[in-house]
Amino acid sequence: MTFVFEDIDDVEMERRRSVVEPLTDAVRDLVDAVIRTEVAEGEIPDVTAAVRAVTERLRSRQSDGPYGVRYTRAGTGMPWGNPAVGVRNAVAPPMRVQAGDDGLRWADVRLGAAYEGPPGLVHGGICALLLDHLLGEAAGADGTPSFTGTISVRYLRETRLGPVHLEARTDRYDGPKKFVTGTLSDADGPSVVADAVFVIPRWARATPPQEAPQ
Ligand SMILES: CCCCCCCC(=O)SCCNC(=O)CCNC(=O)[C@H](O)C(C)(C)COP(=O)(O)OP(=O)(O)OC[C@H]1O[C@@H](n2cnc3c(N)ncnc32)[C@H](O)[C@@H]1OP(=O)(O)O
Repeated sequence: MTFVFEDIDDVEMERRRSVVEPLTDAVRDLVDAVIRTEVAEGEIPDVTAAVRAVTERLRSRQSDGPYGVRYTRAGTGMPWGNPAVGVRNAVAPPMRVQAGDDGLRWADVRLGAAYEGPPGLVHGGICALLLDHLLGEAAGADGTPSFTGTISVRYLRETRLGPVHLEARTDRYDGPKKFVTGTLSDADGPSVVADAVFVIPRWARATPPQEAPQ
């Protein structure tokens, strides 16, 4: 597992983000358009060729493997390939994680056609993905890295496509284990709840925190 440090400051990171984000948004829009298009079937081969040409152009220079989790000199993370929050990943809704008081992490996300499971409803795996990620962010609010050890997701009822709100926080610690809970709500209130044990890996376990994050 490699965490890459890039020799850039946060101003340069923001500049790079502002260049790539419109591309990702355009691809996200393309995904939605492919799902919902009703153009004549005869047009599809031409469109397919155009998309392939764009892909070839991007592939003319690319890295060997995944993007990784990169950091600026100041330690700001750039998980830009991440499927929940990655600013280079059109698969990500994307979720923009916000910090509240006492280690609270929250996000407002709009889930459209690309995230449908049952008709008009959010796919359960997408709810689990977003909750796993947000609970991970809440677990990381104390500054120590940790991985999802076990997560339990309870679907209280269906979640409607459209705007959803997520919240998570760490409730307690037990040695290297962080017990984290969270909710996902649609316009009608909470629809999914999750609780998880995040575990600080051995290599980061010198002084595990014993108090709730501030
Ligand atoms: C900011 C970014 C947010 C990102 C959010 C996304 C989160 C993710 O997707 S993380 C990726 C998915 N998760 C993984 O890949 C984790 C894979 N598993 C591992 O790496 C390891 O098994 C790991 C780190 C969880 C635990 O391994 P290890 O450090 O050897 O555990 P170990 O020392 O044996 O156990 C420590 C304690 O944790 C407990 N524990 C170990 N594994 C688990 C588990 N899977 N679930 C619950 N508890 C566990 C043990 O029982 C033990 O408890 P106690 O101290 O009471 O005896």
